[in-house]
Amino acid sequence: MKLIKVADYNEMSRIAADYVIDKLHRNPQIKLGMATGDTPKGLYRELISDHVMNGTSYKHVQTFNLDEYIGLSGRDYQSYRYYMDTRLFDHIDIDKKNTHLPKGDAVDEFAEAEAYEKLIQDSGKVDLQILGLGGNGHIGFNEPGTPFDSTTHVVELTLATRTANAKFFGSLDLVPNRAITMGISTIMGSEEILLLVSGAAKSTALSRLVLREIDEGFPASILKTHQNATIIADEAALQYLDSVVFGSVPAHDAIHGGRNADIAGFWSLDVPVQDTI
Ligand SMILES: O=P(O)(O)OC[C@H]1O[C@](O)(CO)[C@@H](O)[C@@H]1O
Repeated sequence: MKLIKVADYNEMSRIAADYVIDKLHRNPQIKLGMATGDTPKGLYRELISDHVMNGTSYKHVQTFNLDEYIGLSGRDYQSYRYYMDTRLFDHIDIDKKNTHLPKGDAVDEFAEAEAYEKLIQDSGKVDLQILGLGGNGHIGFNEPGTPFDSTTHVVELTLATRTANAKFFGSLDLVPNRAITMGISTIMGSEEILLLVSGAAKSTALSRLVLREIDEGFPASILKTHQNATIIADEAALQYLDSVVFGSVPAHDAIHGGRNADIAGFWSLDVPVQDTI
């Protein structure tokens, strides 16, 4: 796993956008896994700006979002479909038919979860999965305790996650209790993973991810076993880890080492891939 340290949210968003655009130029038919929440908003702004300024095309791109709230239709402005349309898809030349999210208003949510997993598997691997990190270690809506071998499923959201997401709804009471989410095994099936982490509120979670053991009580810990996972984290998110991880390696290795030497000026560090859990 590669850990790239950047100054702040804006820099994280720019570097993440460069990363995605580079992959897209290499593979115009790329299958992107998309996340929602606050974290990727800046990334999506940067992608739109690049599309407008440089004409990067999404005509042949397919997207698969991680999750959707149960009970919300795509027209509901709190739905993740609405979020993706208004924050990205409506502003680039992507074919909406190629943008996929679970249907939150499906009559049978369990059948919908199964159908969504099949859609992902039938399309082949997601090439690059973008992730945010929940304060309790959730990825997608996979809450602590979710089996690592889970596929797309219906989940009861924890109070911690509903409380964290109340900021989007105005009140905790309005936050749905359930969602459909890609499972952990679905996420881990992606060719490559890009985890974005910003802000002091995520620093405990990020240090637990990097330093502590892999366990289902902290879903994001599984990312340490992925062969091609990168974290881009800002200084605030790295405040606990900084001294422990970056402080413990020679500056030269930390700044210019590893596979990431081409992103000059940003600290990067290879965290060994772990293969035992
Ligand atoms: O980016 P935020 O708003 O901090 O949320 C972190 C994660 O939690 C979620 O909102 C819920 O899954 C994700 O969409 C996001 O990646």
